[in-house]
Amino acid sequence: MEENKSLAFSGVALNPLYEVIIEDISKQHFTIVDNFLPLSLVNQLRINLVNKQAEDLLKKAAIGNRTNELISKSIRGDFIQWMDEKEAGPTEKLFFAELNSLIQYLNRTCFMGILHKEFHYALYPKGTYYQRHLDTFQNDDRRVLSMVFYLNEADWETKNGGDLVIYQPTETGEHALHIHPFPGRLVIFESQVLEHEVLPVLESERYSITGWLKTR
Ligand SMILES: O=C(O)CCC(=O)C(=O)O
Ligand SMILES: [Fe+2]
Repeated sequence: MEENKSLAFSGVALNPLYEVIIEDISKQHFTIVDNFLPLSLVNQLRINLVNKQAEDLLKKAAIGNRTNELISKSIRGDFIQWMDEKEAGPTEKLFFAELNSLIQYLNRTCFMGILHKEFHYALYPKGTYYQRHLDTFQNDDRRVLSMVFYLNEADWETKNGGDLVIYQPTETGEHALHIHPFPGRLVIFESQVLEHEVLPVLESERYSITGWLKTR
């Protein structure tokens, strides 16, 4: 990501959190933001997701993009529902408002040219996982940034498994960075650069919202 040093001339008020996000991504291709949204909002979003599950609205996730889908349980075992910003309820509106503010900042200060976004709820039942992959594999080279926002219960324990593992290339090979899916945590990474996987969920269910910021 190109970092623009002329913020002072862009008419955008400096946002320290967004600046950290931009610096992290430009240096290491990913960032981890804890408490991106208040826990009350995280809890409400999780309740939305659990209600969708109860109403049988979640579908087996597929490999591919929204229009070109192939279901393969051995690759990923999560259940999803795509979000529609136009149909968003009050909590989802707050979520999208935060997201749009970040997107606007990225576009104004880094000229990222993000024109589209697509987000879905995801639920990983116990025993499920998502094998190592690159998000742009999925028939979509317009994906620039991948975002995962975790909605797990406040008492989520690391023994529950379900870590996100990001593989960072190093001079000698690669480093596997394990990220616990703690509630309120947002992970952003470059979709075209970092391979990653979701380790098997060993206990409980794993809740999240996953999405992509896209160009063109
Ligand atoms: O839930 C996560 O931590 C990552 C999910 C993921 O990699 C994906 O949906 O493409
Ligand atoms: Fe992914």
